[in-house]
Amino acid sequence: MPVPEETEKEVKAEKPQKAARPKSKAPAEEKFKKDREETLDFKKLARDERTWKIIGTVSLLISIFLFIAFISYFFTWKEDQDKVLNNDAGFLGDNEVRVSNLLGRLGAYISHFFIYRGFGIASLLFCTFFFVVGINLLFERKVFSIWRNLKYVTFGLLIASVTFAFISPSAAFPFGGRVGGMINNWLINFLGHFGTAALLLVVGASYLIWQFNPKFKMPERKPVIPREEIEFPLEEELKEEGEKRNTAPVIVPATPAVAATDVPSINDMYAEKGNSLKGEGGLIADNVVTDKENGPVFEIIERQEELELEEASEELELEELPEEEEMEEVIEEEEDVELEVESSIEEKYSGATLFIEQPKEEPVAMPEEEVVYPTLPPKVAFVPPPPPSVDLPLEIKSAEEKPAEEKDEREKGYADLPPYEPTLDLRDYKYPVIELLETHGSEKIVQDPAELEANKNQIINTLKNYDITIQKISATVGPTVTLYEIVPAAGVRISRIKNLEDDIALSLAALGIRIIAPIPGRGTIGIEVPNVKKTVVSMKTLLSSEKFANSAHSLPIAIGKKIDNENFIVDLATMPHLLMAGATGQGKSVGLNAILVSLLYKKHPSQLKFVLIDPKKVELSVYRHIERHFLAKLPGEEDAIITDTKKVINTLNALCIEMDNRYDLLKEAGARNIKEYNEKFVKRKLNPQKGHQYLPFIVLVVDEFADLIMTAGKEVEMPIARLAQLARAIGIHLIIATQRPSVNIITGTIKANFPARIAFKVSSKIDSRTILDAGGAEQLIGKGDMLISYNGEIVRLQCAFVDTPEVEKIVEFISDQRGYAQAFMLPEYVDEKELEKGGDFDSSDRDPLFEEAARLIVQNQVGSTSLIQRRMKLGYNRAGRLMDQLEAAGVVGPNQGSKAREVLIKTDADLFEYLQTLS
Ligand SMILES: Nc1ncnc2c1ncn2[C@@H]1O[C@H](COP(=O)(O)OP(=O)(O)OP(=O)(O)O)[C@@H](O)[C@H]1O
Repeated sequence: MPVPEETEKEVKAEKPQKAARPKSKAPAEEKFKKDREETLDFKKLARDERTWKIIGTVSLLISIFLFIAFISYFFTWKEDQDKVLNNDAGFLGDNEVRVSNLLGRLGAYISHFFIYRGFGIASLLFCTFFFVVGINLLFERKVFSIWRNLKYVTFGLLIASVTFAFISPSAAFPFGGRVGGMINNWLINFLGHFGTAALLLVVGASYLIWQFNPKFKMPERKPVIPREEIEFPLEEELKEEGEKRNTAPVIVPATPAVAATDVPSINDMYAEKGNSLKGEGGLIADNVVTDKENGPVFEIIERQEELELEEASEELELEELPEEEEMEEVIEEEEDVELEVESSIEEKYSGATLFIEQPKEEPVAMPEEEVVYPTLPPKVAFVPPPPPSVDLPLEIKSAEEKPAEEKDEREKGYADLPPYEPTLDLRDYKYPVIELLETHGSEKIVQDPAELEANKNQIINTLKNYDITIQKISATVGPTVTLYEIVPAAGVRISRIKNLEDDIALSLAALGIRIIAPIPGRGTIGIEVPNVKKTVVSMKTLLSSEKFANSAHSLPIAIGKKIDNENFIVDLATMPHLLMAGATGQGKSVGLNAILVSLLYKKHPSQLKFVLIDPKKVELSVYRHIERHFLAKLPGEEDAIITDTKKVINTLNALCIEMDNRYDLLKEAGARNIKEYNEKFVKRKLNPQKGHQYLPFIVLVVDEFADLIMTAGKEVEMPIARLAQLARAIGIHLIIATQRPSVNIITGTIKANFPARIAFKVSSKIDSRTILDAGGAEQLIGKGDMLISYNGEIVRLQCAFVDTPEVEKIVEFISDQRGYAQAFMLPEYVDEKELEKGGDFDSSDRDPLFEEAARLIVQNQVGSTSLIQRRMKLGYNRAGRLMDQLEAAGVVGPNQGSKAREVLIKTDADLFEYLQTLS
């Protein structure tokens, strides 16, 4: 039988090995020995995560075992107690003994030991301890604080056992256990019954106060304190407790440059600082270590969140001023572009009747009510609807003259009404509650001293390789990355480090290293190194922070946490638009949700509307349920979330019309921005009968901008650019996200109008430059790690995480409440190009308002569809049709894109003549 080829080869291959065996005896033994050593390496075993997982599992099981045994003891102690007491230690080994405890003899013995001989009912606390240890080890992170739990358990065991023993002195069941009983007896002997009760009460109350810090207030009216003032006690408290840890860097005596090897080890530093690095409750000391032997100083900084308040108010002050200046500019620009049309004439004549009289040679004396243009036959006269009287000549009222008008209104009693309250439309509306959000993992920043030490050494050694010596190194541990700040030794040029950026990153050999040389305003060089254990920043933490709760921003958005763990909460209204880019799967959608959710938590449906554009169709669809509360859409559209490109173009143009209309309203009201306008409206200074209304903010969100540009190009870019340039003052803000941050998508026009930009991880440095005008976004590590360019500086943030089920819960919470009858309606828009396709019009087809529209256009000498729409209070469709007919009739010239059409007839008289010929 032939041997199969493979078997043959194996046989051949084995032979030389066998032959060589005696020769290689020694090495084989060595190898064997080494293997054995490895198996006995306890250190390695202790470092192996599997070991800890096993210990975690055992600990969890112990906790469950104890719990069942204890609970069972409560019911079976009577039967089992004698058996345990009689046999004591031998009880466990005595197989004859039958017990009732669910966990058998062991259960009975252990629960007897803990409850009877130990701490009574309080022994249940032991279960929590093992549970906490087990969970932490199993999940490999600090889900619960073991140290804090240990404190609770110790304190609880003592207090609870004594209290139970005190209140049940003669009970047969050992409520307080033997330990509780002993302490209780001693206390009663020492303090008497009353003293013991008082002591227990004081201890219990102190614990509650310490834990929950309840506010005891006299029922008096609290004076209104400005926010800044509220902040002081916080800082004061911090000072008092000596816990103010995040302020100015510690001044280190000038030290000569030292070799990197002289740098003291981080462990030495712990020793010096009495192990203060292992702080509990999130307060980890900033371990400033003075230079023992003139060595560089390593400092670990974790900043307090509470101090955000102070910065928030500074932020406010800084932001408000530029905003107003910008607003002025915008209004001026808009006034240049916009029609310089009087505001009052048209209103007076809306509804006027057109009379055409026979020609007369001489100018005639006019009756008071009539305005007559007598120059040429025939005359065109407008008779205003009664009762208002019209003075000749007609005057254009400016915004300054408004008070007189307002006074009239006041006389009519309108202004005497109480201030308008926009939220009354939906007075029962409840803002989403914080419980709808979840905490994702432990919010505690995990600091691994060994990791810090290793990174520090690696940085120092790497720099040393390039002959760069340093004076001081400090670390700030953030949720995703740790920032190592380096002060180079005197004489080291920063440009040198900057040039070595890539080499240093390579030498540190970790993904996501970013070098900031120098950190603006700090005079240090920053190296951001990703943490091994990253912390998820939950949206819940941000939204429940005081900074967010007290924020006075118009549109507060909580984006994430900075490296120093400060919550990054900004005002979208001052941004005023936001561009987001990042490769797929890096956290854009989560980021968009975080922004939308922040706004939903802070705004009433009457104050805010979203226009949601989602070409991907699935990302924003969850919000469709809040259509009647928070969404805006085009009239006649079924779906409020826009997915179709054609509809996107119409919506964007409708927003442009809304913008124009709003500017008109602002102009008439003499307000410079939406805030001023709404304030006036609320104070009843603007009459709704004249078209005034409370203006909600509109936030336009585009989830995949690249897709739109690819399919519609300029048609999308133009309205977006126009909105971005002009819409900030009238409360329309844009958030645009894109996966492909290339220059043909994020064009110069777009970029120029989006000063605030967010970059999630991108695939190349070029993309990063396209978004931020700087590199760095390609070095990010994904999962919400982001850079935001805001107010001229680039900040690294960990984006807040909000999961889709959380968003669904919030949306459901809102949609379950009473909403408006329909979504907020945007003005109607019809593509003028499509109307043009209509061609000539038959005179019989002419719109009944054709002549009125012609007169309006000729009087104003502006060929604009939106003018017809506004003045004649028509929908955009009809206004567009009218404009088309006017063009066909030769009253106006062809469409000139964003510019108004040329008006071919210059005077009313010419128009009249012309109309005569037409008919
Ligand atoms: N801030 C965050 N914190 C933690 N994990 C995050 C965060 N943001 C995103 N992730 C993780 O990254 C995944 C992808 O995020 P997301 O869906 O937002 O990406 P994307 O950029 O919108 O992708 P695409 O462009 O393909 O829609 C999420 O499912 C989540 O697991």
